Amino acid sequence: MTICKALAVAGSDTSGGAGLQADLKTFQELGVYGMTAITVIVAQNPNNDWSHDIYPLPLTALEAQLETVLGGIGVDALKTGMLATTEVISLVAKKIDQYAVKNVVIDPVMACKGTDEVLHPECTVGIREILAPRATIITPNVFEATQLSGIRSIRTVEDMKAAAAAIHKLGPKNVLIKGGAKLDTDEAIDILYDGQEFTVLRSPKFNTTYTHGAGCTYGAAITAGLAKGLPVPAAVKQAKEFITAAIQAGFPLNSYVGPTYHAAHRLNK
Ligand SMILES: Nc1ncnc2c1ncn2[C@@H]1O[C@H](COP(=O)(O)OP(=O)(O)O)[C@@H](O)[C@H]1O
Ligand SMILES: Cc1ncc(COP(=O)(O)O)c(C=O)c1O
Repeated sequence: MTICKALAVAGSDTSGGAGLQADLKTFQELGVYGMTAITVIVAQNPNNDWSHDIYPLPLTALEAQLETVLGGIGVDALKTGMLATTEVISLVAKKIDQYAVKNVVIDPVMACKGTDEVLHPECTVGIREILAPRATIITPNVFEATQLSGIRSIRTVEDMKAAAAAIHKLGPKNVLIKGGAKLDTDEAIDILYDGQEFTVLRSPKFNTTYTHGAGCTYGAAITAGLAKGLPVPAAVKQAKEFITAAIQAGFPLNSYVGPTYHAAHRLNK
């Protein structure tokens, strides 16, 4: 039996629902061997309304981790999450090129859920110019899509299509815009664009705030599908089913945060 392997270049979400924890749980659920290169550690402060404190790792520590996995082992797919500086973005791009990584999923994490404030503004430029052109698929949510496309307001499916077309010009092979709860629609709609065709993905929209880590989990499920050799549309379709089940079974950890439930897809079988 061949075990497919995936690498998450991501931040550590101490509370376990997002970041590399979401990535690893999702890889495992989908039968893919997961590895990590940690960029930052995020700790949430229970004495300060769950504010997010970010502790970056030294660049040399990230490079050593990337060498371990890409130089020493090899991967079938790679996913990026929270990348705190332009130097980190440049390093990841260099390693993708050096090791000719095949399936590259860029989740352009710019903010933690609930805030529409870019955590590291210079990263937006780095993602646009350095990572987007290397992506097999880039997966912005509505806020990230406004930042990458320059389109100020995205409220409808037509707006999402316009943003997807603008982002595709940056060079990724595929763009997936996650409409999620932000769109003026009854369903949770995402748009996949390959430069020629728009595919609309729909699911019921759940009335829940327990969506911490939803974007990471969705991107990781896409990564797992690509690692196993699925074509992009099939990997996205499978991932949409996975994240829909995970959001439906989301649960509270405390009064501040509720993650999606990564094992939920098993409940429906
Ligand atoms: N309330 C919801 N009900 C159902 N699906 C949702 C809901 N919110 C988000 N989604 C879906 O979850 C996936 C991740 O989207 P989103 O939460 O916007 O990402 P991010 O965590 O990057 O902001 C997308 O497929 C989106 O459509
Ligand atoms: C390390 C890390 N990566 C990514 C995210 C983004 O999470 P989401 O998938 O909810 O957008 C977070 C949010 O807290 C995080 O802590």
